[in-house]
Amino acid sequence: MSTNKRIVVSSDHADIELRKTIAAHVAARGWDVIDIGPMTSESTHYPIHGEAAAQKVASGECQLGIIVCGTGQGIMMAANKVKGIRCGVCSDTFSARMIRQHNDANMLSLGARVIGEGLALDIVDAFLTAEFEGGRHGTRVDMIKAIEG
Ligand SMILES: O=C[C@H](O)[C@H](O)[C@H](O)COP(=O)(O)O
Repeated sequence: MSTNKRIVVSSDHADIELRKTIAAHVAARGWDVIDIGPMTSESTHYPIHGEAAAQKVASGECQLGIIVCGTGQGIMMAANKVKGIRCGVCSDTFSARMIRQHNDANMLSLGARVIGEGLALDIVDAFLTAEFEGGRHGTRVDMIKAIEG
């Protein structure tokens, strides 16, 4: 299905099956999913995949991104180095909702060695359905953008 809701998913080798499950889950919710791999579990380097996903969001090709590594931390750090990216690691649904509502996060990072598949999919749903509230939160997000220059 082609929609105007496009999302990129990527991971390192820590759990490509979780990434594929997330991709199918998100597609079933009406998103046009771009899965940029990797397609094998051969050991790789998370900065490559975090940056690649982030570039698709920063360029506007995708509205949102979901990335996965062992802890979610390293790939998140790489993604956040790309200008315009606001990515948070979440292991609970409250945080996933809040990074959209308050921080206007455009990427979600998950730790495949931290949480199970069921919780990961709930976190994805919380992230996808929450909306940025603006107002005072907009002021603060603008302050983040100003740090980037
Ligand atoms: O933040 C980094 C991620 O958790 C990586 O997935 C992890 O460091 C990979 O470790 P290994 O090479 O031992 O699978």
